[in-house]
Amino acid sequence: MVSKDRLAPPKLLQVQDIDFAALLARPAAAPDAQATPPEGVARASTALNALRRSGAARSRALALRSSSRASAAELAAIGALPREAAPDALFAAFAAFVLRAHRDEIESYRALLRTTDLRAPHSWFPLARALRRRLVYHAGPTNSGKTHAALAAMRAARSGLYCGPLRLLAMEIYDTCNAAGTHCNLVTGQERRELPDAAHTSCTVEMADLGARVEVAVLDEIQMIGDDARGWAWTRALMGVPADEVHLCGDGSAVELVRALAAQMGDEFEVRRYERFTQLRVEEGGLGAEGYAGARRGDCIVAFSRRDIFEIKAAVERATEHRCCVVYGALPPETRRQQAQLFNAGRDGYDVLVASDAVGMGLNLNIGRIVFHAMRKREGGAELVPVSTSAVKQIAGRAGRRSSEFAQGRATCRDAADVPLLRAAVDAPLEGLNTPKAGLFPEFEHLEVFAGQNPDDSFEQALIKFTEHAVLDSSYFLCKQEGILAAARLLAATGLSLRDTYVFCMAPASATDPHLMGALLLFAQRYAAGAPVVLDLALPAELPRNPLELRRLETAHAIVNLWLWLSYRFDEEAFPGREEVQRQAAAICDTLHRGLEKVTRLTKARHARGGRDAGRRAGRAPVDLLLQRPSPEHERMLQPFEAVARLLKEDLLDDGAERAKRRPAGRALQAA
Ligand SMILES: Nc1ncnc2c1ncn2[C@@H]1O[C@H](COP(=O)(O)OP(=O)(O)OP(=O)(O)O)[C@@H](O)[C@H]1O
Repeated sequence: MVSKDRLAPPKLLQVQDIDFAALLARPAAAPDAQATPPEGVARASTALNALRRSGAARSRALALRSSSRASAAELAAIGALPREAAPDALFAAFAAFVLRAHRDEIESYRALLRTTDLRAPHSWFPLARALRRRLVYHAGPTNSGKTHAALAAMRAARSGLYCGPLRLLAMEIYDTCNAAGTHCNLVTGQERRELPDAAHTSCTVEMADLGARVEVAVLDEIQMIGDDARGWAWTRALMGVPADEVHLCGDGSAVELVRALAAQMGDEFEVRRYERFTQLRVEEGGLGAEGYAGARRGDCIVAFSRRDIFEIKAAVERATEHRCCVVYGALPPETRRQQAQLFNAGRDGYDVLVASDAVGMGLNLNIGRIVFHAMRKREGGAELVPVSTSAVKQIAGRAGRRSSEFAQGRATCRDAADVPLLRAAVDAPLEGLNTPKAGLFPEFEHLEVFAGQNPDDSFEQALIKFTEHAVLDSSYFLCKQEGILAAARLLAATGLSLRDTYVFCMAPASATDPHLMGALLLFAQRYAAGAPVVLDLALPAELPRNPLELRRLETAHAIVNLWLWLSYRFDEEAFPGREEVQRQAAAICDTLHRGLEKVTRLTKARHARGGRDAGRRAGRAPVDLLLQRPSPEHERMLQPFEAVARLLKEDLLDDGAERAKRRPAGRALQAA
């Protein structure tokens, strides 16, 4: 990014690469490094270097017109000034010199600045700017009725658009609208369901169609505009949706930010505040000595790793009569919904839920009590950090939902020692939360123009340089791009065009999953070679019996998902057979759902054989995941991607080892 550093202190200056005397005599001559300049000119030259290094010279010089001139006498006078006064006085002369000697570079730098100028993102959306829009911000805690109110406005309108943060939520709204008689389409990255007469659409926020005028749009979880990685999608939808009314739902942390953006956009702005329907009670003692043997109907136990989730599920199922449904991020949304429905119905004893923080959003659940397994989680595989106040509020707030059978919501922790942390988060006023900035990410067109000025750069280099030069207003930040850069590095040798590379890099493939990255690379290579990209997965006939087999199915689903996402962005010849792949996706979800039930049955059966001993040790009993291996049939499923995945994994491990080696030195440096 262009910095506005202060002038460097004069004592740091050492380069005198401009001979000012020669410059005055022969303006276009090359500098003579050997000449010894007179004292006044040397001072002027030093000041010039200070300007050059400060970056201020660059931007201020560019702002001056090429007609600005200084005479030799003026410059000599400037050179004689005391050191502190020289920089300001030198600008006009310096500008004249720079503009004369570096005209071409300045022109291309000007063009580059224009390309990377992201200071007025609202001007990228002329259709929305042509409307006089009204923004209504529904601000309140979880379970306060804000989404209900916004959706009522959308359904009452002749046309509408719902933009949600998850596929799961988009599907939920699609179903509710159609069930209530409002015909509604569904558009997500991986699927399109279109009804011929529908004037309403439910979509994931990245997919919002900014070219289609609607009466009312709803933008859910608006505080995610400040999300490190995805915030740009909320900014884009907020600024670009061509609707008469835009309803924003979320906690109140982004009210002031949106108010400021509304003023920039010339939109009307209104805030409606909401209170929680039912009070949330914190249970002080935690689960006590009984541990998970004390789990009860309507409990949702929240843990922050997949391993913990399966251990807790097994512990509860061994120690009690209950059966556990699970909800976590790696499960496909369809499976999460199936699990949620099973839990809500409480059928066959499935009345306890074990979930990750994915439970905080998007599901209407019949939860009486939230139990936090821990109040700290690992961020990016690193150290344990406390779960954020807003996440605790959002998760705990799921208990006692208005439409559920539990009028009073409760929250507690497994360990009593963690309860003060929970209480502090629950009691923290929402007003204390602040979303200060909105995310931005360059559109392809920005990068295309930029890359055109640097034709020898790879996509990765272009993106890095763009980021360095991007100029943003203080209300915005540039979203993280580690995943995109990792994909760009991976695909560098495929020979794809810039546009195709951009599309492949934006595809939903986690950089930390070697199978998924392997699949991305294989798809890209096949596409670049002009061969049809067919999906080659042999799904096993048998149901998964343990968490490792479930994991392989989750990975298979993520690969299918990736393929479907790409298939909507390239033509059918390149990605043939979408219907069959969609059938495979549905089959995997179904197998996962039934597999989870099978895992439960096996746990219960093993426990019945082993006797009822688990009550006392339920809180600690581990599931030995390492002893469980995937069957050969489940092993075979990912075979087409296995070799690439292994290579990538070695690469990732090497990187990890390198990072680990560097870490102590990094710490020492920080301490110093
Ligand atoms: N006026 C109402 N009449 C009937 N049910 C309502 C009403 N308002 C809200 N509800 C129900 O209460 C529950 C919570 O409402 P809603 O989802 O709108 O809350 P929210 O504040 O948006 O919470 P979250 O952010 O967790 O979704 C939902 O099941 C919703 O259907």
